[in-house]
Amino acid sequence: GRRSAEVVRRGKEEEGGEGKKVKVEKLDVKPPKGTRDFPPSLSRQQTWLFSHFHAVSKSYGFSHYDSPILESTSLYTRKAGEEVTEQLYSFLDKGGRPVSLRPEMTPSLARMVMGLKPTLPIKWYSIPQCWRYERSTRGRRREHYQWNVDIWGVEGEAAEAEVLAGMVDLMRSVGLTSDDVGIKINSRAVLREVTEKMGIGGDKFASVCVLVDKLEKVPIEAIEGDLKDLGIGREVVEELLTVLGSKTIDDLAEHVGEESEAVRDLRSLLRLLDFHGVSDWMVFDASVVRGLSYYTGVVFEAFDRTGNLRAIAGGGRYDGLVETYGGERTPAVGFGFGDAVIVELLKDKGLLPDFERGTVDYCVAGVEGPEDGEAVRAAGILRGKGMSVDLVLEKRKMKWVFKHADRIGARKVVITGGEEGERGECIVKDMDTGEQVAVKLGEL
Ligand SMILES: Nc1ccc(Br)nc1
Repeated sequence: GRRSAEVVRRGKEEEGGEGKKVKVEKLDVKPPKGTRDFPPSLSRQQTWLFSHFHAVSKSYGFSHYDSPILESTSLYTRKAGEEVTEQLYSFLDKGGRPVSLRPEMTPSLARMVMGLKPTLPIKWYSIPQCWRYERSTRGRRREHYQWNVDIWGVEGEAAEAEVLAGMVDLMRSVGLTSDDVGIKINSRAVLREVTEKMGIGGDKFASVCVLVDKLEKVPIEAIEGDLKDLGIGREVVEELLTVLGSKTIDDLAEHVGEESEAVRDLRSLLRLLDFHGVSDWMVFDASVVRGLSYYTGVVFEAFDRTGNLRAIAGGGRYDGLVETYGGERTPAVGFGFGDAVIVELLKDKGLLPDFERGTVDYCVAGVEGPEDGEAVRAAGILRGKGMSVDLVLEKRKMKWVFKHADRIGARKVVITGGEEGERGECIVKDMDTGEQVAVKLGEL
């Protein structure tokens, strides 16, 4: 665990210390491992990014929802070997109930929709903080905020096209182009058709997808045992990889036939995406499967074309999820878009605005300090006009006031009291131009 320095200070008389040494644990000021603080500069950056998530969601007519960060662990007990269920941040509550910090939002969405039974279709979005208990050895983050966008109740690829167009609009809104980012598109129907032809049972399909997704990241030896447990030998893997290596949809059709569901889905989707004007962003990639077990159809992931970063966002169709919770089959499509990789990419591209300093419309100070009621009155007048005002709350030298105004990004400074105050006026200084004018308080 973390060692925090021990500080020794002399106990005071009243502590019966008589000079005895009293040990006080010095607080470890870092946030818990793998988590982040959001001091004002980072909070402004997060607010800026989320404002784009909210704006795109609004422009697509999506409704915001939220749910507790804490869920019953039973929501995540899928047995498909996914990272997201193997790294649960879980514990027993004081009632002995197994609970977890949500690792993803979709199960909570399923729980809510199954409970509320809203009229479908629904288009909902949220920006939840999600957690994983990552083994500290890899030093990866244990929390992130993830914009979730989902459409439930729509069978056709128009739903996939809609959420993909929204993802592209988000990228455009923060200054990225299709030269910076691509979105790999595929359908799990490819894997389903090929494994069915090979006689691999449908009940193993979800686990096969998770393993094939891992195959993209680790050498086959690392998961050969798991594949064998599913009855998948090396020769079957080789055949799978041949199909997943298809470079175009036409190549894919060579392997699985023009009438394949995957080929039909993908052709229809790419046609719709062309109408959305986002074809330049799309890259067919038959090897994309994504790591969540519950995807059943089209899957996709946004990537930076330099290849330096991990996936920016990912999602797909998951018509079978509600059934795994004992409900009816329900068409559903959605994606998750994390708050970390996108920021790294924007930094690399020089597109991340500077949030080091905040902004405020006015800094107001009275020569005599807050006792100078005029300063308080001036602040009230300005706030009444919808201005943001930082009121200096102690008696300070004017030199300090102007330094403070610069530090907090004030556009203008109002000084009350002094000679001008005698005449019922105050000084207003424009911090940008340096221009100073005397103004009657009532005319602020
Ligand atoms: N699922 C998940 C949760 C938290 C982080 Br950081 N990454 C992925």
